[in-house]
Amino acid sequence: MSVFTDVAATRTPAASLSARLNSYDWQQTAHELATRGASILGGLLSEQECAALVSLYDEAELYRSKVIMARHGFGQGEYQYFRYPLPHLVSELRTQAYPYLAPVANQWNAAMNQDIRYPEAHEDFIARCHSAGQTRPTPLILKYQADDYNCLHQDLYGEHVFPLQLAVLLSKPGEDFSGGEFILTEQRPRMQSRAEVIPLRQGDAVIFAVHHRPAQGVRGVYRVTMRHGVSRVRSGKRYALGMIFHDAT
Ligand SMILES: O=C(O)CCC(=O)C(=O)O
Ligand SMILES: [Fe+2]
Repeated sequence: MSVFTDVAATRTPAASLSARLNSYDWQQTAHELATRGASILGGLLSEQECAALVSLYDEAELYRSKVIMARHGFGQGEYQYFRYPLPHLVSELRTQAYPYLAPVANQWNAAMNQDIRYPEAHEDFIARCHSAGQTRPTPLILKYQADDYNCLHQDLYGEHVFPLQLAVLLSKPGEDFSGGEFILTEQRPRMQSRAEVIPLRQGDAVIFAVHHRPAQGVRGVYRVTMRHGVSRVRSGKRYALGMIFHDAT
Protein backbone atom coordinates (compact mmCIF):
# COMPACT_ATOMS: atom_id res chain seq x y z
CA MET A 1 0.00 0.00 0.00
CA SER A 2 1.44 3.38 -0.97
CA VAL A 3 1.80 6.23 1.49
CA PHE A 4 -1.02 8.02 -0.28
CA THR A 5 -3.50 5.17 -0.04
CA ASP A 6 -2.59 4.85 3.60
CA VAL A 7 -3.32 8.49 4.35
CA ALA A 8 -6.56 8.37 2.41
CA ALA A 9 -7.62 5.24 4.28
CA THR A 10 -7.22 6.90 7.69
CA ARG A 11 -9.48 9.73 6.60
CA THR A 12 -12.15 7.54 5.09
CA PRO A 13 -14.64 5.89 7.39
CA ALA A 14 -14.39 2.39 5.93
CA ALA A 15 -17.38 0.99 7.76
CA SER A 16 -20.87 1.17 6.36
CA LEU A 17 -23.11 4.01 7.43
CA SER A 18 -25.01 1.79 9.85
CA ALA A 19 -21.77 0.60 11.50
CA ARG A 20 -20.54 4.19 11.75
CA LEU A 21 -23.80 5.35 13.32
CA ASN A 22 -23.68 2.41 15.71
CA SER A 23 -20.14 3.30 16.80
CA TYR A 24 -21.09 6.64 18.41
CA ASP A 25 -21.71 6.93 22.13
CA TRP A 26 -25.43 7.80 21.93
CA GLN A 27 -25.75 8.16 25.68
CA GLN A 28 -23.13 10.90 25.56
CA THR A 29 -24.94 12.45 22.58
CA ALA A 30 -28.23 12.42 24.50
CA HIS A 31 -26.47 14.04 27.45
CA GLU A 32 -24.99 16.80 25.28
CA LEU A 33 -28.34 17.38 23.59
CA ALA A 34 -30.03 17.63 26.98
CA THR A 35 -27.49 20.01 28.44
CA ARG A 36 -26.52 22.10 25.40
CA GLY A 37 -29.09 21.38 22.70
CA ALA A 38 -26.43 20.14 20.27
CA SER A 39 -23.96 17.31 19.77
CA ILE A 40 -21.37 16.51 17.10
CA LEU A 41 -20.95 13.16 15.34
CA GLY A 42 -17.33 13.41 14.21
CA GLY A 43 -16.56 12.03 10.74
CA LEU A 44 -20.05 10.79 9.93
CA LEU A 45 -19.41 11.07 6.19
CA SER A 46 -16.15 10.41 4.36
CA GLU A 47 -14.37 12.94 2.19
CA GLN A 48 -15.54 10.99 -0.88
CA GLU A 49 -19.15 10.96 0.28
CA CYS A 50 -19.01 14.72 0.95
CA ALA A 51 -17.55 15.34 -2.51
CA ALA A 52 -20.21 13.12 -4.09
CA LEU A 53 -22.99 15.07 -2.36
CA VAL A 54 -21.46 18.42 -3.41
CA SER A 55 -21.34 17.20 -7.00
CA LEU A 56 -25.10 16.50 -6.85
CA TYR A 57 -25.78 20.21 -6.38
CA ASP A 58 -25.69 20.88 -10.12
CA GLU A 59 -27.98 17.99 -11.05
CA ALA A 60 -31.14 20.06 -11.24
CA GLU A 61 -33.49 17.12 -11.81
CA LEU A 62 -32.76 15.81 -8.30
CA TYR A 63 -34.50 18.79 -6.66
CA ARG A 64 -38.09 19.91 -6.15
CA SER A 65 -37.24 23.54 -5.46
CA LYS A 66 -34.43 26.04 -5.23
CA VAL A 67 -34.42 28.92 -2.76
CA ILE A 68 -32.39 32.09 -3.28
CA MET A 69 -32.16 33.16 0.33
CA ALA A 70 -31.87 36.93 -0.21
CA ARG A 71 -35.27 36.98 -1.96
CA HIS A 72 -36.97 35.85 1.24
CA GLY A 73 -34.87 37.70 3.79
CA PHE A 74 -33.35 34.38 4.94
CA GLY A 75 -29.77 35.58 4.45
CA GLN A 76 -27.57 35.25 1.39
CA GLY A 77 -26.77 32.06 -0.47
CA GLU A 78 -28.98 29.36 -1.90
CA TYR A 79 -30.31 25.91 -1.20
CA GLN A 80 -32.22 23.15 -2.94
CA TYR A 81 -34.67 20.63 -1.51
CA PHE A 82 -34.33 17.12 -2.91
CA ARG A 83 -37.34 15.51 -4.53
CA TYR A 84 -38.47 11.92 -3.95
CA PRO A 85 -36.92 9.44 -4.49
CA LEU A 86 -34.04 10.82 -2.42
CA PRO A 87 -30.47 9.92 -3.44
CA HIS A 88 -29.45 6.68 -1.74
CA LEU A 89 -27.01 8.17 0.80
CA VAL A 90 -29.45 10.91 1.81
CA SER A 91 -32.28 8.45 2.20
CA GLU A 92 -30.13 5.98 4.18
CA LEU A 93 -28.84 8.69 6.49
CA ARG A 94 -32.36 9.91 7.27
CA THR A 95 -33.77 6.42 7.85
CA GLN A 96 -30.81 5.14 9.83
CA ALA A 97 -30.11 8.17 12.05
CA TYR A 98 -33.76 8.61 13.08
CA PRO A 99 -34.05 5.55 15.40
CA TYR A 100 -31.16 6.89 17.52
CA LEU A 101 -32.92 10.24 17.91
CA ALA A 102 -36.53 9.15 18.44
CA PRO A 103 -35.93 8.07 22.09
CA VAL A 104 -34.34 11.46 22.84
CA ALA A 105 -37.29 13.22 21.18
CA ASN A 106 -39.71 11.15 23.28
CA GLN A 107 -37.83 11.96 26.50
CA TRP A 108 -37.91 15.65 25.60
CA ASN A 109 -41.66 15.63 24.99
CA ALA A 110 -42.26 13.77 28.24
CA ALA A 111 -40.13 16.35 30.08
CA MET A 112 -42.01 19.23 28.43
CA ASN A 113 -45.43 17.66 29.18
CA GLN A 114 -46.20 17.21 25.50
CA ASP A 115 -48.36 14.25 24.48
CA ILE A 116 -46.81 13.56 21.08
CA ARG A 117 -44.54 10.49 20.86
CA TYR A 118 -42.44 9.40 17.90
CA PRO A 119 -42.51 5.88 16.43
CA GLU A 120 -39.33 3.79 16.35
CA ALA A 121 -39.06 3.70 12.56
CA HIS A 122 -38.77 6.76 10.36
CA GLU A 123 -41.16 5.35 7.76
CA ASP A 124 -43.93 5.33 10.37
CA PHE A 125 -43.24 8.95 11.29
CA ILE A 126 -43.19 9.93 7.61
CA ALA A 127 -46.54 8.14 7.13
CA ARG A 128 -47.92 10.38 9.90
CA CYS A 129 -46.55 13.48 8.11
CA HIS A 130 -47.97 12.33 4.78
CA SER A 131 -51.45 11.63 6.14
CA ALA A 132 -51.49 15.22 7.49
CA GLY A 133 -50.62 16.61 4.05
CA GLN A 134 -46.89 17.03 4.79
CA THR A 135 -45.74 15.12 1.71
CA ARG A 136 -42.80 17.11 0.35
CA PRO A 137 -39.27 15.99 1.28
CA THR A 138 -37.14 18.39 3.32
CA PRO A 139 -33.52 17.11 3.01
CA LEU A 140 -31.53 19.85 1.30
CA ILE A 141 -28.11 21.00 0.19
CA LEU A 142 -27.04 24.55 0.96
CA LYS A 143 -24.43 26.49 -0.98
CA TYR A 144 -22.70 29.61 0.29
CA GLN A 145 -20.06 31.79 -1.37
CA ALA A 146 -18.03 34.72 -0.03
CA ASP A 147 -20.22 37.06 2.07
CA ASP A 148 -23.13 34.61 2.20
CA TYR A 149 -24.75 33.72 5.52
CA ASN A 150 -27.84 32.04 6.94
CA CYS A 151 -30.02 34.03 9.34
CA LEU A 152 -31.02 32.43 12.63
CA HIS A 153 -34.11 30.32 11.99
CA GLN A 154 -36.16 27.22 12.82
CA ASP A 155 -37.04 24.57 10.25
CA LEU A 156 -40.76 24.12 10.93
CA TYR A 157 -42.75 22.98 7.93
CA GLY A 158 -46.17 22.04 9.28
CA GLU A 159 -48.03 20.68 12.27
CA HIS A 160 -45.80 17.62 12.61
CA VAL A 161 -42.31 18.46 13.79
CA PHE A 162 -39.56 16.05 14.74
CA PRO A 163 -37.71 18.06 17.40
CA LEU A 164 -34.13 17.19 16.35
CA GLN A 165 -32.35 17.67 13.06
CA LEU A 166 -28.91 17.04 11.67
CA ALA A 167 -26.58 18.96 9.36
CA VAL A 168 -23.35 17.72 7.78
CA LEU A 169 -20.59 20.07 6.70
CA LEU A 170 -19.58 18.95 3.19
CA SER A 171 -16.68 21.38 2.57
CA LYS A 172 -13.29 21.70 4.26
CA PRO A 173 -12.98 24.70 6.59
CA GLY A 174 -9.69 26.55 6.12
CA GLU A 175 -9.24 25.00 2.69
CA ASP A 176 -12.47 25.28 0.71
CA PHE A 177 -13.79 28.23 2.68
CA SER A 178 -13.19 30.43 5.72
CA GLY A 179 -15.74 31.91 8.17
CA GLY A 180 -19.17 30.33 7.77
CA GLU A 181 -19.42 28.91 11.29
CA PHE A 182 -22.49 26.98 12.34
CA ILE A 183 -24.24 29.00 15.06
CA LEU A 184 -26.86 28.01 17.62
CA THR A 185 -28.71 30.35 19.93
CA GLU A 186 -30.85 29.52 22.88
CA GLN A 187 -33.41 31.78 24.43
CA ARG A 188 -34.37 31.00 27.99
CA PRO A 189 -37.54 32.42 29.55
CA ARG A 190 -36.96 35.95 30.90
CA MET A 191 -33.24 35.80 30.11
CA GLN A 192 -31.10 37.12 27.28
CA SER A 193 -30.13 34.82 24.42
CA ARG A 194 -26.95 32.78 24.45
CA ALA A 195 -24.96 31.84 21.34
CA GLU A 196 -22.75 28.85 20.65
CA VAL A 197 -20.41 28.27 17.72
CA ILE A 198 -20.24 24.63 16.67
CA PRO A 199 -16.81 23.80 15.24
CA LEU A 200 -17.23 21.35 12.38
CA ARG A 201 -14.75 19.61 10.09
CA GLN A 202 -15.65 18.21 6.69
CA GLY A 203 -17.93 15.20 7.20
CA ASP A 204 -18.86 16.07 10.78
CA ALA A 205 -22.55 16.16 11.62
CA VAL A 206 -24.17 18.37 14.20
CA ILE A 207 -27.42 17.22 15.79
CA PHE A 208 -29.45 20.05 17.25
CA ALA A 209 -32.89 21.09 18.47
CA VAL A 210 -35.25 22.36 15.77
CA HIS A 211 -37.42 24.54 17.99
CA HIS A 212 -37.56 23.79 21.70
CA ARG A 213 -35.65 21.71 24.18
CA PRO A 214 -36.25 21.03 27.86
CA ALA A 215 -33.74 22.38 30.37
CA GLN A 216 -33.45 21.54 34.04
CA GLY A 217 -33.91 24.53 36.32
CA VAL A 218 -33.92 24.79 40.12
CA ARG A 219 -37.74 24.86 40.07
CA GLY A 220 -38.20 22.10 37.51
CA VAL A 221 -38.01 21.78 33.77
CA TYR A 222 -38.39 24.81 31.54
CA ARG A 223 -38.49 25.21 27.78
CA VAL A 224 -35.63 26.73 25.83
CA THR A 225 -36.21 28.17 22.34
CA MET A 226 -33.46 27.30 19.89
CA ARG A 227 -32.43 28.83 16.56
CA HIS A 228 -29.62 28.00 14.18
CA GLY A 229 -27.81 29.76 11.36
CA VAL A 230 -24.45 30.25 9.69
CA SER A 231 -22.11 33.24 10.14
CA ARG A 232 -20.73 35.08 7.12
CA VAL A 233 -18.51 33.06 4.81
CA ARG A 234 -15.33 35.11 4.46
CA SER A 235 -13.94 33.36 1.40
CA GLY A 236 -14.42 30.30 -0.78
CA LYS A 237 -17.45 28.05 -1.09
CA ARG A 238 -19.23 26.20 1.69
CA TYR A 239 -21.71 23.37 1.14
CA ALA A 240 -23.79 21.61 3.79
CA LEU A 241 -26.35 18.81 3.83
CA GLY A 242 -29.43 19.56 5.93
CA MET A 243 -31.44 16.64 7.28
CA ILE A 244 -34.84 17.47 8.68
CA PHE A 245 -36.89 14.45 9.73
CA HIS A 246 -40.41 15.79 9.09
CA ASP A 247 -41.73 16.43 5.60
CA ALA A 248 -43.27 19.74 4.52
CA THR A 249 -46.73 20.88 3.51
O1 LIG B 1 -25.43 25.50 6.32
C1 LIG B 1 -25.58 25.02 7.45
O2 LIG B 1 -24.68 24.46 8.06
C2 LIG B 1 -26.91 25.16 8.14
C3 LIG B 1 -27.95 24.44 7.39
C4 LIG B 1 -29.33 24.58 7.94
O3 LIG B 1 -29.85 25.61 8.22
C5 LIG B 1 -30.06 23.33 8.09
O4 LIG B 1 -29.49 22.26 7.85
O5 LIG B 1 -31.23 23.38 8.47
FE1 LIG C 1 -31.90 25.22 8.93
